[in-house]
Amino acid sequence: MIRVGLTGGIASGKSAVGELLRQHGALVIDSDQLARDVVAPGSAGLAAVIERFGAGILLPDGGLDRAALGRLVFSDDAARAELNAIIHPRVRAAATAIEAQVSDPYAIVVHMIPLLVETGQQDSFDALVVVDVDEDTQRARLMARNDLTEDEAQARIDAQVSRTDRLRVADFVIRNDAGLEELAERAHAVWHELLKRRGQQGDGCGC
Ligand SMILES: CC(C)(COP(=O)(O)OP(=O)(O)OC[C@H]1O[C@@H](n2cnc3c(N)ncnc32)[C@H](O)[C@@H]1O)[C@@H](O)C(=O)NCCC(=O)NCCS
Ligand SMILES: Nc1ncnc2c1ncn2[C@@H]1O[C@H](COP(=O)(O)OP(=O)(O)OP(=O)(O)O)[C@@H](O)[C@H]1O
Repeated sequence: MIRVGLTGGIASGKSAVGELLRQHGALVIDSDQLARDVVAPGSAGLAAVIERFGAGILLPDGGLDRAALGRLVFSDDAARAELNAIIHPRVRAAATAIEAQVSDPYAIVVHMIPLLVETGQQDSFDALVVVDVDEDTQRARLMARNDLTEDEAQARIDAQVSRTDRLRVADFVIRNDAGLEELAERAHAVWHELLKRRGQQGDGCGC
């Protein structure tokens, strides 16, 4: 098994790359999804969020109002740090538990972690893949996807490390400045490199 870290700035295209690698055969563990799971209705994580941020952060159906919490924590560094302290340990524990179930010795396990560099995990993997995009494209995609103003999008970009800091620790960089077809070609090329690292090139590629 090899363990791969996949990161990139907000709206850089991590999920798109994660899906492409999954289609090639990777087992992808998505921290954003785990961060949703650990605050599911009835969870201890949600109880901790309510204790800190109040029941006003809930939707009428009892679920977390993610848009409201996002507005709050991306305009308040201290609040964001408190939310991180609630969510991150639970996400790590969940990711570890999933990985512990992997029995295939040839598995390529991709941990998709937005804040991989911010949380100092750059030395925890056999290979690090960074999805990189210029900031203007990133901001435009983020504004369109999340229906944010330019200032709101910029605040989310500024809540993360710089491109330079991420690129510094990358083993492989996937540029996502063109279309989705180019992205698929670039992800495919990196998949081949990961197969080489695993020492089983050709095995499991099927393409
Ligand atoms: C603030 C929340 C409720 C907003 O939810 P929303 O559904 O709008 O966004 P989503 O969770 O899909 O995250 C989208 C992207 O935002 C960025 N992001 C999320 N949380 C953070 C954070 N604490 N700091 C910096 N960037 C962040 C990441 O690039 C992530 O991929 C949510 O992001 C959250 O709970 N964040 C804290 C936990 C966390 O750090 N998650 C990231 C992976 S563990
Ligand atoms: N090459 C591309 N061309 C056009 N749009 C793209 C491209 N790659 C990604 N997108 C779009 O940009 C947005 C961000 O992509 P994606 O959700 O994969 O990023 P992400 O890094 O996973 O985001 P987050 O950090 O918020 O989880 C999405 O709306 C996606 O459809």
